[in-house]
Amino acid sequence: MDSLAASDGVLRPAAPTAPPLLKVAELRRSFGAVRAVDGLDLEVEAGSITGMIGPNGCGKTTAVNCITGFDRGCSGSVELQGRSIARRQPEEIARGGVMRTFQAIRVFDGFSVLENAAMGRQCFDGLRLQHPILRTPRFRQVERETRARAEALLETVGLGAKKGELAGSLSYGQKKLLALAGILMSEPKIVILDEPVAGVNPTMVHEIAELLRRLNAAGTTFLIIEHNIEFVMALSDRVVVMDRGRRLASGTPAEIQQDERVLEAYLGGGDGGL
Ligand SMILES: Nc1ncnc2c1ncn2[C@@H]1O[C@H](COP(=O)(O)OP(=O)(O)OP(=O)(O)O)[C@@H](O)[C@H]1O
Repeated sequence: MDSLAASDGVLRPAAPTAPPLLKVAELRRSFGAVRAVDGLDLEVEAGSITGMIGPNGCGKTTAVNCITGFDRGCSGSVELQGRSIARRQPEEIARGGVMRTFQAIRVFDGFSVLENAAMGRQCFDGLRLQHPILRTPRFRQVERETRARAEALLETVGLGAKKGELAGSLSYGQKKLLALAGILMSEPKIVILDEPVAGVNPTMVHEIAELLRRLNAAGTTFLIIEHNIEFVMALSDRVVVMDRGRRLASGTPAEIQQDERVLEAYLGGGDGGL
């Protein structure tokens, strides 16, 4: 057993270290001859912002699909707080506290901004069918709580004034914020963002960065997959670089920016500079 000598010279057992919030090991997924994910190892510490970057087609989205259960044809281990969630159903993984966004925004244009946000909470789990049908006091209480939380989250993401408008009237960047508010409804342990600022104007990129910083300071852990290197480097505590389905490097943003292998993967692959 590891032991520590304290300043008084007495040897005591080392405090047990908590497992990473999310731990992925030897993750693999092939499509025919294409090894999209080829033995990926990845760790995300609780309370951190972890960035994941890598050239086009290196397997980032496939890895996220495997982690979140949207692709169940993967092998390898995925653990949340030390417990296996590998190859579970996506709903089960979401209920366990792993929430994600998608590259293609998923909001319902024909519903209001508030209704969209409120849909993010799986609040009626555990309520038997008679509750919504009869609008029982229990159901109405859950409904009130859901509305209050949705309103608070819309304020947080800067959409409070738009809660009564149709989601279809929002700009592209605002829809991304709405999707984020929706997934925060269930108080996830970790939020995985797949390209949160792709196609977003520079002002909104700055606003999203500030928002993610605030949410992180309030306790939300993020794994961010993004091509905007500047955005990732400015926000992340640690950065994981993927190349050809594997982890090429991981470290602080400063370490990654100096890493010869990373520069080669980007510059050599013609994917733009770091
Ligand atoms: N459903 C699929 N069927 C066949 N091949 C696929 C499928 N999904 C992904 N691939 C292939 O797997 C590889 C990894 O793709 P993936 O989308 O995970 O990469 P990525 O790093 O997210 O790319 P980008 O940064 O461009 O979004 C690519 O070669 C891609 O063409």
